[in-house]
Amino acid sequence: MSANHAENLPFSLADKGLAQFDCQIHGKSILAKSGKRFDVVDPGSAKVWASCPDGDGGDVDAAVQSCHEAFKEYSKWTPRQRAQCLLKWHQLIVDNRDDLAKILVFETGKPLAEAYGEIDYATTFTWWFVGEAERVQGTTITSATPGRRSFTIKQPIGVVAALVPWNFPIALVLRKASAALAAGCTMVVKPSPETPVSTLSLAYLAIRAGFPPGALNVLTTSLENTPAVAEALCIHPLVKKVTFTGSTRVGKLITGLCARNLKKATLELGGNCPFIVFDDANLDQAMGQLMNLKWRHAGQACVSSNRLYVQRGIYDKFIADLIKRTSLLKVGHGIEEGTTLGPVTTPRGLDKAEELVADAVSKGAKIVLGTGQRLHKSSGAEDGGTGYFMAPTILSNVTDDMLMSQDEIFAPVLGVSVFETEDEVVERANNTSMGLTSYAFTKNADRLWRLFERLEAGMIGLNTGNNSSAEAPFGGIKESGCGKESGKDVAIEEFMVTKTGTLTVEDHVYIMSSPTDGRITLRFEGIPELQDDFESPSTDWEKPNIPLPYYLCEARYQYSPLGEGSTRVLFLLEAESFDDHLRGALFDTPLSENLNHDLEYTALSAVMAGRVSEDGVEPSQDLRQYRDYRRQ
Ligand SMILES: O=CCCC(=O)O
Repeated sequence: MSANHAENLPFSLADKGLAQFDCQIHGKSILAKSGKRFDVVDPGSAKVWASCPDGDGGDVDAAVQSCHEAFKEYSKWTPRQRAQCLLKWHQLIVDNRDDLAKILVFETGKPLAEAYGEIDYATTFTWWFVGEAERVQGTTITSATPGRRSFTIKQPIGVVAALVPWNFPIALVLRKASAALAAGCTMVVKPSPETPVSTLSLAYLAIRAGFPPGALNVLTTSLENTPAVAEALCIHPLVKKVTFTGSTRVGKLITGLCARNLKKATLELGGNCPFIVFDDANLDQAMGQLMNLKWRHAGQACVSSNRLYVQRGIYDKFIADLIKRTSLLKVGHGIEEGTTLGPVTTPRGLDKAEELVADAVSKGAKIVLGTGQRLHKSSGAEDGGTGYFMAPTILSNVTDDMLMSQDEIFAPVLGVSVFETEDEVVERANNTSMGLTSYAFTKNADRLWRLFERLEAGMIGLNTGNNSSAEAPFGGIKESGCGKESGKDVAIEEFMVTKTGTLTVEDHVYIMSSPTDGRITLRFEGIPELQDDFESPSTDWEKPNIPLPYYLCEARYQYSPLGEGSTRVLFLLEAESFDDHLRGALFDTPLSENLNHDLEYTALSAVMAGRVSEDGVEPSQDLRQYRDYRRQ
């Protein structure tokens, strides 16, 4: 039975408004067209505690259209307006930290302390992208072509679809949504069926923060309808970008769907992360990091350590300590005080973990801690009696051919191998199709550098088991995905398009007259064939007996790459003696027959035009006389 009312939840909320159980579309609570709902289950008790609308492919268009409408206005907001709104959202999330943490525990199963940790991590993203919003910058480019200027601007790409997993539902929604909203995009989020309520609460807070209706929509769906909704989002013509975090298998499907319309996609996919401890490591440091990394959320993080490699010299000591410390973990419901290892989130997770352990044992691995089996035989039956628990399990003698060495475990199961040399462990660590993150512990600085360069992963933890942060790019290589989330510039650019501008610039000809000797100097800038100053012979100027003005004239030379015949000079005049700098086109003239002759001619024309008045762009009488004179 679903509670679906703040008063009937298995936990209390200080702000009852956070209890949102319907889709959030255009600032309104919306049901699925089918009227169907699906259950939200507490992994710690296997009891249903809420239900949400079971959206299907037919519900996608309304959610996207709303984002599309919102984008028309929201994309015009200044970066500062976006940043200010994002900051309000950030503050509301921080203010509601206690309530959100409880929701997380009942959705994911993670212990309360970890739920707080997730929210604190999550709000580093809102905070970071507040700053990023105003740091979006284009470029200017030095062109190889005369008279050309090139430059770029960045613009929001449009409506984004976010397909978000259940293991860090608040952190990963905020990592994606903060970047998209900072960029000026709008977003429709499809949360996992396990964790819709936390995402709905975030959307509710986004409206309270002042984001316009449709800036952040949430469409919920059951496991059964997830493929149809994901497909409809990926192929919807108004969705311009898809951001997905999940398994490599599904990532490939998403890539295929996006490829149909050449849609941009960011994919954060599975990891199979090696954790390498050398003889010369600080063992306490390595152990502390391993304990946090491996058992956090019962091993259900893409960056979790999947394979532990320990060098021969310290192997026995390290493993003994690992077993001792792991045995002290307290398995229990995430909301119970003192719990340090919660359940896995789904019964499927238990099935897979049992299969991986059975496979490893059948190939020679030895269980040195735990059983590799669910704690309650009925777990997975959703019988309302038990949660999805497995005590932490450690296996030794793990080899590369075992399934748990090749696949993401995503459960409280750890396989350990011994190694002898750096070369051997690098080869084994890289012997996987995935490349999300790798971890290495050694006090040899040369080796740290070598490992950083040789390990095949998008992120390398060197003497640390935690290399995720808002300020550094997050993302894998190989089959662990493409694109980056978080970090300076790169993350926000995932939600933008770069537009290149090309401008033809009229180059300048400066005409300088001397009040003393009557000579005129032309200075050409930016015209490759006329780099030298051109000086008119003073005798030429004397013949028509034209007095010279005492100010600068400016002429623009329109360069055309089409050839001499199409080259023209357009004069614009600027007279220092006028109160308002007068500008007027005098005339333009082809420079096809005799460049020098025409330049003399046009120079004098410009000088003459310096005497025309405010209304006049016609050549003066004197100029006409001069022109006639030159034509004789
Ligand atoms: O599980 C994937 C995300 C974990 C992280 O951001 O560190």
